[in-house]
Amino acid sequence: MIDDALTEDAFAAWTAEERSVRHRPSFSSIDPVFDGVAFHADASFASVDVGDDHVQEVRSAVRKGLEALDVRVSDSDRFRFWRYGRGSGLGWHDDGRGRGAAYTLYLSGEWRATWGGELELFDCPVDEVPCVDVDVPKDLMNAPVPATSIAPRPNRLVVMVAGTFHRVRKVEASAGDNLRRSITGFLAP
Ligand SMILES: O=C(O)CCC(=O)C(=O)O
Ligand SMILES: [Fe+2]
Repeated sequence: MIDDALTEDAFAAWTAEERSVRHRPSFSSIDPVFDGVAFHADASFASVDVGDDHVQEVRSAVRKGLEALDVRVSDSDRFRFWRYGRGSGLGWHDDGRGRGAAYTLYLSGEWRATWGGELELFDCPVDEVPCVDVDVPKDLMNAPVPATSIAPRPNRLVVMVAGTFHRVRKVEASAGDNLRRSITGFLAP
């Protein structure tokens, strides 16, 4: 996790970009009924208007996160903008094991602890969670570590090794019309 991942200028450019993008509704692939609807837009570093310097800031922050985790992945241009409103989240999943790593940069203008939307993760390799293919909701109770909770603080970057079980807690009603805004990218091994 890296806080204040971007300079103020870059963060302002990315939040402006996020607000100008046209998102479309998408049902969760994890649990389309319980998770509620989130909104996403496909993008690439080549397609955004933030300027090359600001793109490079994201890329280098992600690289820093990858170095800290000591994972080697290939570069990827593609990512998605995501918005979660009140009542929406994303159930437990591991992004698929062939994936290398994933990153999320939070782009809300403000976020409060009472608004929910935390990223929760089990900070251990998926193989250390017994029998994960049998019944995820039950088996995660046997994870050898407690879940870590990470609030979607603006300008916070989270980089995760593939095969880390994680979920997005629902955004609380108290968030009102505030959206949990982010970009998320996957990096192949
Ligand atoms: O937004 C987040 O904190 C994580 C999102 C996620 O897990 C995903 O899109 O697969
Ligand atoms: Fe994920």
